[in-house]
This record gives sequence, C-alpha cells and structure tokens, in this order.
Amino acid sequence: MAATPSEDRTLVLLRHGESDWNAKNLFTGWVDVDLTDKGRAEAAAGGRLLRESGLLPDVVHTSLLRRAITTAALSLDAADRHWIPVRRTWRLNERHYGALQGKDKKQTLAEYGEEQFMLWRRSFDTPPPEIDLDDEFSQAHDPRYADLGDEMPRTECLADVIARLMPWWEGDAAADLQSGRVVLVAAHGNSLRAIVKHLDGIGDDEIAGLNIPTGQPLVYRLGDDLRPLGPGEYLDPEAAAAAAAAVANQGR
Ligand SMILES: O=C(O)[C@H](O)COP(=O)(O)O
Repeated sequence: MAATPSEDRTLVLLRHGESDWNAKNLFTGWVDVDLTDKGRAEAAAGGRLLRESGLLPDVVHTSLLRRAITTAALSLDAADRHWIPVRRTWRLNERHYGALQGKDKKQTLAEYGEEQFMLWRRSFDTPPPEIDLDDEFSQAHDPRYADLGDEMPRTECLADVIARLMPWWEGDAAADLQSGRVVLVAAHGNSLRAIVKHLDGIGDDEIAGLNIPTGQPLVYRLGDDLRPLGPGEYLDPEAAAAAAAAVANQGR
C-alpha cells in the first residue's frame, strides 16, 4: 500500500514495564530479566491507553530481551492488537552496561561519586568499563547473538547505541513507517533515548537530561521524510513526567 505523500506516519515508543532489576536498582543492560507484576500491569495499562486513544499499531518492533517482548505482548493484548506482525532485532536492545551489569546503582554512586556515575549513566560518549567475557552477566556465549561477530558489544555509550540502532531505523522501521503502518516500538530506556535524540535533534550534552519512563506510550507524528511534525507526546503526560523523574533519581 503506497502512502500518499502528505500522509502522516505514526510512531509509538514504549519502554518496557518495570523489570525485576529496575525494582532492585541494578544496572541491567543486556541481562535478560523479567518484568515485575507492577511492570506487567504497566504494560497492559499502556495498551489500554493506545486503545482508548484510537492508536492501533499495525506492526510492532521489539528488542531480543524478554522485558520488551513481554511488554509488547501484554500491551498489544490489551489493545486487541495481539495478532499484528512482530519484528525483533538486537539493534533495539538496551545499551550494554559493560562491567556495571548486575551492579547496584546506589553502591556505584557511593563508590565512584556523582560525576563518574552520571558520565557512565547519562553521558553521550563515555562507556562504562568493558565486561569480562567470563563475567556471570556477560552475553558472550548467548546463542541469540551468535551472528553478531565484531558487532557484539562488551560495553556501550549512547553514541554506540545510536550507531548500531540507525541501520534498523533506516531499514525496517523506515519501510514500515513509509508504508503508512502505525509502528509500535517496544524497547528500553537508552535505546529509546537514542531514537528520541535522533528525532528531536537533542544535543550531545543536552541528552544527559532525558529520561524515558516505563510503560508510558510516547507518540510521534512524522512527515514523509520521517522527521517529526511536532514534539513527541505522551498519552498520559502527568504520569509520564512523574515516572521519568523517578528514573532520574534511581541510585539516589
Ligand atoms: O539497563 C538498565 O539498567 C536500565 O534499564 C536503564 O538504566 P538507566 O536508566 O540507569 O540507564
């Protein structure tokens, strides 16, 4: 179905609901943890918001991590869109948190101090230390990444996430959006920060202030050039602002 030139494209970004390690305040990255009961409820609530807003996804893109995959399934079930096509890619995975994976955020802040903690957590181009290949929280031997070869990260900064995410954005995401489909992306705090930075043209220093809340649908209307026609809008702005502030304060 060829989209008409002036037709808006609709992109919905949805961070997974609260995960077990979000609740425990642990750096997660590529560790494949599940949702908490609260996170499952957040995912379903996000789906109800989509349904009530008349935003019915035609295709969903997820990472290879269960917290995003389960969030997609629960939200789409609540929106009665559980039957739509699914595309999965490592390029939507959470940023790889390197040697911080499994570490407590509060202890990390206490041990390394505010500046280093924020550099590792929110800077554009400062990655945490690399994870050891034999670390219990390494994905070096995870079969789902067997084909990545040299692209397999041992740590990532946000710039690294953008670099590995853009082939997806310019490929499968653009194709679905250009076809006029409503595209739901169920992903993670930092892979979504990467998308929002790209769409909103947020500066490399300014991006440190952006936090994405769990379970809150963020909607972009895009032109035929896939540039935003206006700012992204949360379907529940008040709840999203409160939840984003909670993300910012993690570790404190
Ligand atoms: O990977 C993680 O720890 C979280 O999903 C994101 O954590 P952050 O908000 O500290 O980057």
